[in-house]
Amino acid sequence: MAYFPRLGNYMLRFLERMRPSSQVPAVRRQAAAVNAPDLARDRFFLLELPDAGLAHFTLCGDYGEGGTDWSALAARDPRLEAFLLAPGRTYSLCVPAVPGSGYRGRILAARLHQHLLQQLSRDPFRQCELRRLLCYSPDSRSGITEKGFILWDPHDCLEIQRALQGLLFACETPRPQMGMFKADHSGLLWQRLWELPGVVGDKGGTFRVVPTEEPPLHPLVPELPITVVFPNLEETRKVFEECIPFIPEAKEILNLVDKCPKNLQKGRFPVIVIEGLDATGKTTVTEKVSKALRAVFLKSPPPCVSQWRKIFDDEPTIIRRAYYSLGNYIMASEIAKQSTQAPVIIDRYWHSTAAYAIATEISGLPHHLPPAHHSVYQWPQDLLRPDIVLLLTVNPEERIHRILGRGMHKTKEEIELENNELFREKVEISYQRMENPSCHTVDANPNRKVVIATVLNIIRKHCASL
Ligand SMILES: Nc1ncnc2c1ncn2[C@@H]1O[C@H](COP(=O)(O)OP(=O)(O)O)[C@@H](O)[C@H]1O
Ligand SMILES: Nc1ccn([C@@H]2O[C@H](COP(=O)(O)OP(=O)(O)O)[C@@H](O)[C@H]2O)c(=O)n1
Repeated sequence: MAYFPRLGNYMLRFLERMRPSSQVPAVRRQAAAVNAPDLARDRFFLLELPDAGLAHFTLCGDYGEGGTDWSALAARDPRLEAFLLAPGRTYSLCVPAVPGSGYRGRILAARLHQHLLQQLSRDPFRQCELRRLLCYSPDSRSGITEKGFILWDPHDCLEIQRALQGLLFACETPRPQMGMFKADHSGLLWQRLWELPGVVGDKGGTFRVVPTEEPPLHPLVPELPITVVFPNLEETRKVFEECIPFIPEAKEILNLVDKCPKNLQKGRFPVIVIEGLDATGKTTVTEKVSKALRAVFLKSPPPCVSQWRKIFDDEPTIIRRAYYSLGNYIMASEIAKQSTQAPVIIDRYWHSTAAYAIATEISGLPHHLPPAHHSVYQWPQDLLRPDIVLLLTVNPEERIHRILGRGMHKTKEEIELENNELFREKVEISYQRMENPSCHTVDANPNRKVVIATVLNIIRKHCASL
């Protein structure tokens, strides 16, 4: 996610010149081969570059410490150097995870991360460039990742340093960890951790920045089921329970969930879901098709929870996703009831919740998404299944044309979609990887009449009773 595209042309041109072909540069391969890092802590980092590429590095040994064969580690990743040593000053900030603190710890860390993002988007930081940083363990099974930022101040202002110090002082412990990057006389890259004056237990230290190989799986993939694509109602519930102390509306939603009957069964009429990116024509199709089939039309999130949508849209992803997941479970009881009387057509359901969550969380290029058949693409065992899901697709130009024609309020994600074709691609790939049920893709570029006829045709073929 490009928070601020202002680093812009200078950096992109520089990276373009420096970037090797798609192969891993020889120096990086060498680094990985010799890389048995004498790490103070076993921490690796992932930095999102301006071109959506991902650079990985680790921190190695104390500056001046004897015994390390630096020549063996004299590897360079020009992309990292270009970014971390751009003229001015570059800082890193990381929100620490509290191991063993479960959803509560994750939610508190996510809220602190969001708070920092909001602060760093204001004055005096507006003149800086902000990018996402992820700290992870090379043993991806450990599942403890920490989120943070790289902040580039092109003017190296004292005001920025002071403001950062103030920001850290104002945080409760465990405080975000902060570092500054610099090059030594031979051009090697170092990170110095900040010690806050007068703060007991704050450890400083200087570490060599060593590029590492990209791991086979994006480090956030293993923890998707506990951060954004919750596998069942029980897990989603746990997230929401932790929110009650600071979002009272979470309790109201849980009360609605508790009122829903358990072990829901679908009625004898078919249940049809229409999915797709914003402005692909879902509303147009669902309205017309429900008339043609005399079906009941439902939209998720359901009206009984949509009054609180804005509150949860403004929360960090873990909370926002739990909200949409619970919305699906609440809607399932309405689907069960209505499908005893008539066919049911639904504008968005589980596939939207999962596909948007995956695409938002997984940074980088589409090949960083979880591989096909991953558990995050499976329908939750305890959520009422539809008979058929249709995925409307339109080409990017036509979609933008339709969005502009509509000119309505857009969610943050929708604005992101307009700005970021890459994100759009990742949502669509995630939709297409969904399983049990998978999506029937419909080309929704033609005019309304043609699209509606195609959709009706597919539904009638699939649902014999219609
Ligand atoms: N097949 C189509 N051809 C041209 N315009 C369309 C078509 N389907 C929908 N539209 C228009 O595109 C805009 C977005 O459609 P809408 O049904 O609201 O999409 P969604 O519900 O997926 O966001 C609306 O202005 C709608 O009238
Ligand atoms: N079942 C659902 C429905 C919506 N959503 C979220 O809601 C957003 C779009 O909802 P919307 O009602 O504005 O959709 P459109 O009618 O604009 O296509 C997406 O960004 C999804 O993240 C979800 O996650 N799960």
